[in-house]
Amino acid sequence: MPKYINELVGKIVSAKVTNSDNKLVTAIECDSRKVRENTLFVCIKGATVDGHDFVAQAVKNGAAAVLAEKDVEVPADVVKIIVADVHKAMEEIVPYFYDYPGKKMRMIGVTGTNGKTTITYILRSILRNAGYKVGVIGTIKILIEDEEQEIHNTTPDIIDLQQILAQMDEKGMDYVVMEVSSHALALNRVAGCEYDTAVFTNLTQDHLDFHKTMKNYALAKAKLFDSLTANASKDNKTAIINIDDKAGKIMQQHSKCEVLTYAINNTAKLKAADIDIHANGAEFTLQTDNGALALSLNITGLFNIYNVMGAVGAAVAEKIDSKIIADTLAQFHSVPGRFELVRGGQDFSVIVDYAHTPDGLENVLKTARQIAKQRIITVFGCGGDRDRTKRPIMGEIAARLSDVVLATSDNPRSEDPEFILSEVEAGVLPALHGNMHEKITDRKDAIYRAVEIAAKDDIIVIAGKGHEDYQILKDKTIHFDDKEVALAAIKTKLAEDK
Ligand SMILES: CC(=O)N[C@H]1[C@@H](OP(=O)(O)OP(=O)(O)OC[C@H]2O[C@@H](n3ccc(=O)[nH]c3=O)[C@H](O)[C@@H]2O)O[C@H](CO)[C@@H](O)[C@@H]1O[C@H](C)C(=O)N[C@@H](C)C(=O)N[C@H](CCC(=O)O)C(=O)O
Ligand SMILES: Nc1ncnc2c1ncn2[C@@H]1O[C@H](COP(=O)(O)OP(=O)(O)OP(=O)(O)O)[C@@H](O)[C@H]1O
Ligand SMILES: N[C@H](CCC[C@H](N)C(=O)O)C(=O)O
Ligand SMILES: [Mg+2]
Repeated sequence: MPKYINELVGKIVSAKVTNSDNKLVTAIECDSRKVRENTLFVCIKGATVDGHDFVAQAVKNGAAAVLAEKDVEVPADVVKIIVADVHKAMEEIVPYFYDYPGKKMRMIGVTGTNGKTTITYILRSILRNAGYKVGVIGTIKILIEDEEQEIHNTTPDIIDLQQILAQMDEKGMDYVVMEVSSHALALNRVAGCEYDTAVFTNLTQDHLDFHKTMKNYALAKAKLFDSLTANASKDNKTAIINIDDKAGKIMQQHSKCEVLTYAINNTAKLKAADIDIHANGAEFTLQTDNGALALSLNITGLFNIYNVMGAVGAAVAEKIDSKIIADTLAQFHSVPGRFELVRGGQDFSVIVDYAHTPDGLENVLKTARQIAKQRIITVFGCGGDRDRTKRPIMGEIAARLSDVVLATSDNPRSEDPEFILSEVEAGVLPALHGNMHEKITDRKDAIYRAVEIAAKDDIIVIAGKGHEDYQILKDKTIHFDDKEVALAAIKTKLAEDK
């Protein structure tokens, strides 16, 4: 993996080099805090700070060379490489530096607003049961077989991603199953990866703070499907597309390869029929060109039928035996923080879920309604420094589909939690139909309140944070885990009831 500076510079289409010295580079970093001896430091102008301002720190930490867009001051023994566009230069050198690991393993990319994490977890189970070694990259964590590593973005930046892929290749992974976020596609964090199979789940409102319009958001997702043919060095490319979603057509138009469509309502190559959804799971028949496959699931909700079809589609494209697929699904129980039951011996249900988009919340609450015997009590909020326009929409959905709405905080980040809640309530208040609503800014208090008012057979849905074990506040990040808090609240209630 170490490369000489001249080799790296040779990969950049146009670069001006000063203090030229053909040193050996052993790492590339764009965070000055991670720079060590013999590192090439890349200066990136970010949304909050400018990496060009951290050259001195990078040099102090041992940078051998600096790649920048602006002239920066470096000592005479540090090579300076000036380019017009550092992002483009990184695309040219970073995958090369790591010897293109994203072209060596079979790569499955999953994109769409909701369902990515769920699909990657289902696929991991199927592929492992088929005897393959599998790496996973996505929202919850990085998995290299059973080894876990922390992750900071759903799809890491180009340097972290290539470094993780190199590790996966070195550790003998046959497959990498990864979530490919729209941010990653728009910012080309995935440059140098060659996907063999790509899955499109759905496109509904989110991230308009970043993409501005739904059209831009769709076109970012479509880049994954464009990439299935561009410069392909491996064959057998397949696009797995949810054709019930209207953006499915766009993804299909961008796929110049074999397309395997899936649907419940439209004609598709994989079609779900005879669907039976219940509290503990679901059953359905998957109709394919090669016959029907009866599937029994331990995960519930119509949305999970779609997720299962997306995962099965990718497994079929990868020629996995249908018995292995069906057997795996019969054993697959849950994804952390996705419609996860909290069991503390109480006589009502508590579900922790990661719904943080209008469509996610609507799907989860409709599923809860399908299995509810009594009331639905919803605890939810909306993230700070994220798409503001989804706040009233989610408020309206919560008020329409719940009996009790407890609006609370979900990672307010740099924003005022009260202001976020006022935007949420703008949707909640007009949609109340005699049902109960409270605004409880502190999430712990909101969860305790939900548990306090819950009666036998009620369902509490705690939405938005799923697997997260933190709450991001203006000045600090604190430990916060919905499941932990709910369990403690249940324990308190049971003790008081004795
Ligand atoms: C909008 C966005 O994507 N921002 C990403 C971007 O941050 P930024 O532009 O604010 O960077 P910055 O903090 O200004 O720093 C600029 C540069 O200075 C460097 N720096 C900074 C400080 C220092 O001391 N030294 C130093 O060198 C930084 O390493 C960086 O290279 O670059 C960072 C480093 O790669 C990312 O972590 C950060 O993601 C932030 C955390 C984020 O919240 N991103 C979200 C919106 C995101 O990408 N989400 C998607 C989708 C999620 C989904 O729906 O599934 C995801 O893939 O996670
Ligand atoms: N196919 C689906 N359609 C609509 N909503 C879904 C679907 N699958 C899951 N959800 C809802 O979205 C939430 C997030 O699911 P999941 O983590 O699988 O999605 P994701 O695409 O990985 O999300 P993120 O963009 O945050 O990484 C779930 O907790 C559930 O509420
Ligand atoms: N990947 C999503 C996760 C949102 C999770 C929610 N808890 C929030 O913080 O808004 C995002 O970064 O927008
Ligand atoms: Mg995810």
